[in-house]
Amino acid sequence: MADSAETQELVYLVTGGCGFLGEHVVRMLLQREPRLRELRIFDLHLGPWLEELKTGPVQVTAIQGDVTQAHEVAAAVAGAHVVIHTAGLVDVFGKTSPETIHEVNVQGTQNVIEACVQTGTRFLIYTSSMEVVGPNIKGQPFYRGNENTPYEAVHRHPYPCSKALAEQLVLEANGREVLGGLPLVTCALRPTGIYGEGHQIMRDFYHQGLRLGGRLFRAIPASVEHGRVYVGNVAWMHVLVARELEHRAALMGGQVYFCYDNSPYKSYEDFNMEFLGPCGLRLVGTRPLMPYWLLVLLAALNTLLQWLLRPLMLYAPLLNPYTLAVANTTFTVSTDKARRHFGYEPLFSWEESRTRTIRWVQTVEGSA
Ligand SMILES: NC(=O)c1ccc[n+]([C@@H]2O[C@H](COP(=O)([O-])OP(=O)(O)OC[C@H]3O[C@@H](n4cnc5c(N)ncnc54)[C@H](O)[C@@H]3O)[C@@H](O)[C@H]2O)c1
Ligand SMILES: CC(C)[C@@H](O)CC[C@@H](C)[C@H]1CC[C@H]2[C@@H]3[C@H](O)C=C4C[C@@H](O)CC[C@]4(C)[C@H]3CC[C@]12C
Repeated sequence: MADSAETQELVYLVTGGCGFLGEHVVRMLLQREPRLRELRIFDLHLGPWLEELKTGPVQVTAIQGDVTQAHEVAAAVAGAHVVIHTAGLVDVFGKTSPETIHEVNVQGTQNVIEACVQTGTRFLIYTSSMEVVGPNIKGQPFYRGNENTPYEAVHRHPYPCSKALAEQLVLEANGREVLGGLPLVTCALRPTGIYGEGHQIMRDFYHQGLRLGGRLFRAIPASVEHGRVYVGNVAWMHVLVARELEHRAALMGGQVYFCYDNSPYKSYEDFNMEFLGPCGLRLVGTRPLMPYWLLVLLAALNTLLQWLLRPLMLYAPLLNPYTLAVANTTFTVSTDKARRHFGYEPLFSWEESRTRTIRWVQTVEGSA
């Protein structure tokens, strides 16, 4: 919990605070933001773990709400000094409609912006995504790029489209006058593939491997690099930006920052095996076991099955045309913009991040 040495005067709001990233942001704020007086956690689905947070010196206020409902957002934002907006539908598996993804990720973000303007909240940090940049629809690699690397960010899938639109809204809102006459200061953080305690996709891979007798089968060439970043470092970057945004508004306002740490560059599957291997799984094959055209066919078949089964059940496998294309396209970042602009250094080393994630996988139900 925060050290009470400093004046506890600030009110923070974290939207999506019960999600995979959101929970880490909430816990990081309580541990490392000594100026916190109240921490508001706004989410469609509140977690039971919130109760344990209410015993400390910081007032923790759980708010069950929907970012698509402007009045609910405005009520939650009113009186907050800082808003960290992580709430969103992270759906690349066809679980929800494109309209719903847009309504939550874009309209929901617009509602957060308007709530800040109408109620006088001056600092807004938005959790964007690497997918605002790519991989693009042409499957062009983004190899150890940074925030200024030229790249044709053209998307068709509802999720990256919604993240790109929402990020644009946030950055364009920088400088708008809020209630009280002062300017709104915004910035957007772009995590690459986040991993760590609570990562649902990692859990899905683990269970898939258990079902296949402790084996996973390589589908993507080992040469395809995918950027990954530990959830604790992403949370730390959010806390740091929230702390520095006021003093460095001229430099940081309206800026985007990739989230990065010292996690190694590997293929998505090889990177996952850093955690699943020590938990008893084995990745079969030094090369993809199927030709790419067969994977494309299977991905298309999954899309057809999802459509046919929709009246009966939700069928949303990991493999679909979009996830295959993303997995099969190199996308890695190499930047120090966050360090240069607000002194960011990863809080957790690669070794610590790996150890923490392995320990978490070992607690996942069904683990050996
Ligand atoms: N997971 C990643 O690899 C990754 C990478 C880059 C960016 N991001 C971004 O980080 C953010 C959090 O992602 P995550 O992986 O923690 O996802 P998550 O699904 O675990 O968390 C999202 C949270 O938002 C909440 N939410 C969804 N719709 C809502 C609504 N209408 N109103 C209020 N709350 C709502 C959910 O209940 C959930 O708690 C998202 O904006 C996502 O785009 C995630
Ligand atoms: C079935 C195989 C082809 C298997 O390798 C598919 C992996 C696939 C499910 C993941 C590969 C890359 C992931 C995405 C990437 O890490 C970045 C993302 C941005 C973030 O904002 C949301 C999550 C995601 C889209 C992430 C989703 C899973 C992958 C597509």
